[in-house]
Amino acid sequence: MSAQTDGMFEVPIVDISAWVTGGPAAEKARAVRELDHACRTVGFIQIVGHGVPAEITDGLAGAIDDFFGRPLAEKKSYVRPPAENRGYSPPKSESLSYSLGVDPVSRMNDFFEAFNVGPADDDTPNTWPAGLDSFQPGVEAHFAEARRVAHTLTSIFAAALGVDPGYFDRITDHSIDVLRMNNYALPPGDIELGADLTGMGEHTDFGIVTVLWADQVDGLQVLGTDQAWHDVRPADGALLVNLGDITARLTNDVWMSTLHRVKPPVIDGTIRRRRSAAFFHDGNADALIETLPRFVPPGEHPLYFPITVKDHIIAKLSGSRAGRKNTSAVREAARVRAAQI
Ligand SMILES: O=C(O)CCC(=O)C(=O)O
Ligand SMILES: [Fe+2]
Repeated sequence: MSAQTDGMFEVPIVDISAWVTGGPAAEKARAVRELDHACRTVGFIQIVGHGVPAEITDGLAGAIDDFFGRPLAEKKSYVRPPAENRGYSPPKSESLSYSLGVDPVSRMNDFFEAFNVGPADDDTPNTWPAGLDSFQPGVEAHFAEARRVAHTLTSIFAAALGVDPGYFDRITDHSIDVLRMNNYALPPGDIELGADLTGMGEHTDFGIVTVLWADQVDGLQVLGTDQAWHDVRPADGALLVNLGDITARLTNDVWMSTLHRVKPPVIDGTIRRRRSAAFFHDGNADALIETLPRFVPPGEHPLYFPITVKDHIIAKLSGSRAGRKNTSAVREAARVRAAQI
């Protein structure tokens, strides 16, 4: 199937409809092969045939517009303590490159604003903005669909990785799942994008898999194996999917937790507004993540020590939010330094 190209860089398109609708075995096997190849070579995939109805995507986009269109002072009333990972994050409150232990030029330089939502039945309750009647239903409907897609993807992962079909069910039956809606916008005239001001700093995602809805506007950049950054825009109706660090750990880096960042285009001194919604499927907090033996070459040690999902995420988040470097993310940091600007 065709795919978006930027030079030689491609984010493959994989049709998972056979897995969504219970289609023929041969079609399922084709999806497994294509996904496996994309995970080994790019770490980003465009998923079609996911079955998310267009009305639900429209509802999500409308909810994002409604909330982020409110005045900053009002939005700030929905800020929650960072450890809860819920509610509003104002611009420049996070610096994701710190989660990798890389010094950004200024300490807090990511201008994205975000709103985080978790599962309805979670111990940490959600915050819902007052007076926006369609916000909660619109966001919850997309949350449920993104979770369904993530679950379908882990079924395909199990087939591709040669683990038993229940493997991911066991490490995700009370998974930490968060939907982060991102808005990239700055008032006109305020803008000089550079090393010290960026949409979202370079990072890898923390968990098993991320299901990303994004506007068809440039800005998301993915680091290729050529060590160059490539713009990625989703094809019509496609969801972007990328692997997180937990999956890299499971596969001894055979499947890639790929570095990415957001640098929205500046046109005539104005940021082209861009929206996205990342559904992070991180796994059970208490799941012990150990590299699958079949990915460790004979006579070698795994690249990663076993770690629980919780300890792994704490290490990454304490770097991102507190303005402190995370020295345990040595391998990812080396990849950032090796990359061309
Ligand atoms: O805005 C995007 O497209 C990417 C967002 C992202 O990488 C994230 O929220 O982790
Ligand atoms: Fe990300």
